[in-house]
Amino acid sequence: MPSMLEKLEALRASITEKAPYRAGVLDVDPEDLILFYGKSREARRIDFSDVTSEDLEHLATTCDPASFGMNNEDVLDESYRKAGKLDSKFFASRLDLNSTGLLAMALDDLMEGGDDQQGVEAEIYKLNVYGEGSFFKAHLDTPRGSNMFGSLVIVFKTPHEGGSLIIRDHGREWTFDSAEAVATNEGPCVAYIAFYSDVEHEVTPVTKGYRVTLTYNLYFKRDPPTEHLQLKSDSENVKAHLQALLDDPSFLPKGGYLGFGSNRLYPVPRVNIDEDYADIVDNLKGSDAVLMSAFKDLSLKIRPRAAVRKQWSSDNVYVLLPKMYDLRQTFDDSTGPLITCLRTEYKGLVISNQYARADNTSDDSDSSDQDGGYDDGQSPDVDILWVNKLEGHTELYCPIATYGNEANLNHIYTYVCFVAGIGPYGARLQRTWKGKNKLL
Ligand SMILES: O=C(O)CCC(=O)C(=O)O
Ligand SMILES: [Fe+2]
Repeated sequence: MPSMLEKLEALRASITEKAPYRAGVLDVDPEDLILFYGKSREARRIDFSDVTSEDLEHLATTCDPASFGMNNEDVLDESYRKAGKLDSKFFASRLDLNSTGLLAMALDDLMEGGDDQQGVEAEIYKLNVYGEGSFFKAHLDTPRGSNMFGSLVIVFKTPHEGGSLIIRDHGREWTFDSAEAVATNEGPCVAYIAFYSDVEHEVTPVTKGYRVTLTYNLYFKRDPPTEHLQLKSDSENVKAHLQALLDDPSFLPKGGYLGFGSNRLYPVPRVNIDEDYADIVDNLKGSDAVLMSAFKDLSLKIRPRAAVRKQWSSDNVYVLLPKMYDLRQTFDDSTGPLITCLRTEYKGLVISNQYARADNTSDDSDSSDQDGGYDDGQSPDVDILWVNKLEGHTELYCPIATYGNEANLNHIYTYVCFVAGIGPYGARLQRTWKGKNKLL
């Protein structure tokens, strides 16, 4: 019989993210590979199924240098991004993501089972040309709305080498060599790669030829929002592990809160951040969506919350807020009794950072996490049993400074956490269980 902590560990293991991208090659008709472009009254036609180097050179010279976003500024810096771009008003592609099946292929798996592409809209964003020596260093893609979840890149079959896409997520790394993928495929084709926009990615230098891409922004378009796209099997797996814990009398015998840090970042409005998290619930990605649906299926209450801590402070005191506020004006490094203020003005609750592990009961690798530095000598208002570690979560100033593919417009990325209420043993599924803190 596994112990309670082993069951907790199993639950933790069942909600880790799979690869946060999907890539491949798809055969298409030559007609799909026709593209018109031009910045003046004269447009030109390029056929990627029969492309010459003169065609590619003309396209490359029509492009403007591509900028990128550093926080809220668009920057031209060829030591960070060297590529040519055409804005979407300067080109028209014949490639149809739906009739070719490209969108369905790209979303499969990435969307946790989303062969359901009906709820997804792909918006054409840019055409990019990477000539020899072009690259794009590590960045996230700038969110253009709270329902933007992903990015899709199409790579045409042109003679080139290099220009692989490297993806990094939670300490893991993947490389997709799109040049090789199109070169080794016989006949007309494109390479595609779709990924969550909040995942770090980079384009390695093109060493030969021209790499021509179309990029799309992917949005959830569900009105009214329906079930999250997710793999049923994943959700069943998480549910089974959760059920095993609920059935264990030693797991939160008197009821309590279970907490999870989100695996993905979510866009929140840059100004007027003090909105609630309804948008996030509608736009969950990957394992976060799986987690939420497993709890819902078991009739357990689970809500997204902000867990903030002082950015400048070495202690690890987290305060749970019902929603994300823009606290940048309110506090600075010298602000005094921050926690008191968050408690009284923002309905903040100091939370315990208890993190249980099967191997050593509670995480003591950094014991300051446990009891370090509560200012005002205040102890936690509420105990939360964190299933995964609450780290790198929302700093008080909340915006995550990023290199994006465009300046941050109206949205910034933030992590969130999910807090679930678990009823006492014997009455786990009381939907109304709130605990003494009325946290949910
Ligand atoms: O071309 C690629 O593979 C990725 C490009 C990219 O990351 C971007 O344009 O933001
Ligand atoms: Fe990007």
